[in-house]
Amino acid sequence: MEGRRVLHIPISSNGRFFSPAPLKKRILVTGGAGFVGSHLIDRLLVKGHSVVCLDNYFTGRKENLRQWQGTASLEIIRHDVVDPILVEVDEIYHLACPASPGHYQSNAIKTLKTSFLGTFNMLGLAKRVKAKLLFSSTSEVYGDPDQHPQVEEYNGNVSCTGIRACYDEGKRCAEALAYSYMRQDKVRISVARIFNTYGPRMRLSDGRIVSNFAAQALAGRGLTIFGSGEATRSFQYIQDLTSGLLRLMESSYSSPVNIGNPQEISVKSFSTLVLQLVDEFGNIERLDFQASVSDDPSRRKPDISKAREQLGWYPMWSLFDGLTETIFYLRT
Ligand SMILES: O=c1ccn([C@@H]2O[C@H](COP(=O)(O)OP(=O)(O)O[C@H]3OC[C@@H](O)[C@H](O)[C@H]3O)[C@@H](O)[C@H]2O)c(=O)[nH]1
Repeated sequence: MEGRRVLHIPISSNGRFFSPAPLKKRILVTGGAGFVGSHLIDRLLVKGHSVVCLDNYFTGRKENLRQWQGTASLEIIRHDVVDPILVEVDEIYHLACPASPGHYQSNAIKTLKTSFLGTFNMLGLAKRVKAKLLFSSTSEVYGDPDQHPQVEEYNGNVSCTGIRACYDEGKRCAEALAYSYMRQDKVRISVARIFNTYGPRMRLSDGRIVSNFAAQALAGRGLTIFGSGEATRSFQYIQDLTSGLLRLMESSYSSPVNIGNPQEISVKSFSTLVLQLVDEFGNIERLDFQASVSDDPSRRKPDISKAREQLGWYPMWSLFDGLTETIFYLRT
């Protein structure tokens, strides 16, 4: 026997060969130059995968991926997902869509097209190349929730005529598409319902509360509070989100999963925290109360039991630590 190489090929019960799981996958990330997409690509490339990034640069930025310039395993394509594209991949993280209310409302029809046509094209691609697709849905599918905290079974309190409908109804329709492709065409899917997320690479002009308050405090201006400041949100740090997305893609669990940090805080308390971190000398004329924005959900907090049970995932970053990192990034 010496000198002879024995090849062990595992055979399944139905007589077919198992090929060993490929360590290196080819992965498509739509919206890959954006805030969430670029952090996810960092982690996929570090794991040794090969990544194709699609972005139309509406809110994404080339600088977010500058650290990978010249890396052979990253291919960046300027492309809008409302148009079909064919790429051979094993997995698709479909993230493309503006997420800040200001951005998605600025061209509501385009936002709806992105949700519907973009997801339709990506599901068609997943079907054709037999890739698994993870769809980035949102806590906004729960609308202005009358059930608190929000569990995945809750069907939401959403207005199909309000100014947020382009986003929340668009995402709901995209979820419906995903589950139709799963039932009808056996496409493997995951759906992440992502709650408010913040971190480095958010743009100062993003328009959401974290970057707005940080930018205002850093510039010594009062923090703009829309309405009474009693509305609540639950903020998760970007690294926690990307960990959740990676785990969800690995799992075979196909029902929607909330990915968020259940630590709930009011807008007013959040402003106090930002001021503590930025304004050591108490120089800022503190708060600048403004009219409330239409359709603004009054509270939001994820129930993350599913993520814990199905993925073994839970957030690791405290709001204090995550905000410290984010403010350091925005300051520099
Ligand atoms: O300057 C500001 C910005 C925001 N706010 C308030 O802060 C709260 C959070 O607002 P943001 O704009 O940051 O985010 P929203 O929760 O409204 O929407 C977000 O929800 C979840 C994600 O899927 C989306 O990225 C985004 O739509 C709201 O009550 C809003 O009125 C202020 O009081 N002042």
